[in-house]
Parts: sequence; structure tokens; C-alpha cells
Amino acid sequence: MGIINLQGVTKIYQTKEVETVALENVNLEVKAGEFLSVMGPSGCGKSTMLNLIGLLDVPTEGAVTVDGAATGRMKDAEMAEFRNKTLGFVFQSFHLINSLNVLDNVELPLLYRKSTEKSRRETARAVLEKVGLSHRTKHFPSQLSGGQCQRVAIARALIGNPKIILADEPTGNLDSKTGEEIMRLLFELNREGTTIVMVTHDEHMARKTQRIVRFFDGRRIE
Ligand SMILES: Nc1ncnc2c1ncn2[C@@H]1O[C@H](COP(=O)(O)OP(=O)(O)OP(=O)(O)O)[C@@H](O)[C@H]1O
Repeated sequence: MGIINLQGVTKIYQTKEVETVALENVNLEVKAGEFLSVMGPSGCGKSTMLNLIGLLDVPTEGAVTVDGAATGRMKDAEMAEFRNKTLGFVFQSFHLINSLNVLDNVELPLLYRKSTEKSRRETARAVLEKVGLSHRTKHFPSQLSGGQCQRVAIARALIGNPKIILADEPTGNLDSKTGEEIMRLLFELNREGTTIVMVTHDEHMARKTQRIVRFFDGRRIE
């Protein structure tokens, strides 16, 4: 069994007026240590799938298993704790907190754990070193380039030492050279054992990863 398993997963968004089938009977197994790209046209359900794997949402039908845990049976608080310990998230638009400096942004996930301020600072500095930003700890997001913001976001995703990183178009807002640098960083993390699932529209980036799965209209086509 893989570190991530989707079995017969269907996700339907229901509002008063419309019913949208975002995913239909999707099966997917991601092995531990894999670097997987998810591709497909706009609206085909890629972000929906990432949200289900990331325990940010629950399927309408089917089962999602992450790191051996059947997520359907978890309560909200359990899901939040599991998310914090097992998963790191990286988004296209970085999702940094503008009023916090780099170090404070990176430390955030550890505030939900029992750790001293000193150890939080040390860990944050160590992950910032890893992403090549130890010289920018006191800067605020508005004072950084796009590539640097994404490095901060990756440092924040890494600070809890997650087994899995979920990245939703991590290079989507970056020029190609900066995008390549971010990809190199993700490959390095993958070499060290982190499983990565990346949604991307960039065929060139996707081809460098181990495997591509393609979606169309909520179904897997490849
Ligand atoms: N909260 C929601 N309520 C209703 N429909 C939704 C909701 N979220 C997504 N959808 C619909 O579900 C489908 C899949 O959306 P999703 O965001 O997963 O696509 P995507 O492949 O990530 O697209 P993109 O590449 O444009 O980000 C779309 O048709 C979308 O309109």
C-alpha cells in the first residue's frame, strides 16, 4: 500500500442551484518517496484532489488513506493534528502572512506543538539555511522577490519535518529561471526522502518528476 491511496474517490460540490462533480471514481496510489506530477486542464479537479489528500476537505464517496490513516474516520481536531505533523503545503501564491517577518512565518506551524521558543527559533533558522535564506530572517514578505517568498513558504512547509509535501503550482507565479531553482529545491527534498505531489500546468517541469498522472473532467486519463 502506498503512502497515499485514493479508492473510488468522488467529490461533488453541492450548492442550492448546481451540483458540480469535481472528481469521479478516482483511484490513485502514491508510493513513499515518489515525486508525482498531476496535470490536466483548468477545472479538471486537480486542486480538489490535493485538498482531499491534504485533509482540507472530505470526499463525497470513496476512501482517502494518508500515511496509513483512514482519514474518513477522523474528527476535525485529529485531522488538524495529522495535517500539522505529516503534511507540508506549498501554494502558487505563497500564502505568507504579510505582517510577520520571515522567521515568524516559518515558525508558525510549530506554535501548535509543544516546543520552546528557543527550539522553534533554532529549527526555523535551520530550515531557512536549507532553502538559502538565512540572510533574510528579519525581512517581511513585501520586501522579498517571488522566488524568495516561495523559499520561505517551502521552509514553513518543512519545519515540521513532514513525510509528504503537497504543492499546488509552486512555480506558477515565478519566472522560468526562479521556477527552476524552486524545482531544484523540491528535488533535493525528494532525494532526502520526502514524498511530493505537485499540481502543475508546466509540461517541462512535470517531465522531470518520476511520474505524471493526467486528469480530464474529474477522471484519470493516464
Ligand atoms: N467550493 C466549490 N463549490 C462548487 N464547485 C467547486 C468548488 N471548488 C471547485 N469547484 C468546481 O470543481 C471543479 C474542479 O475544480 P478544481 O479547482 O479542483 O480544478 P483544477 O483542476 O484545480 O483547476 P485549475 O487548474 O483552474 O486550478 C471545477 O469545475 C470547479 O468549478
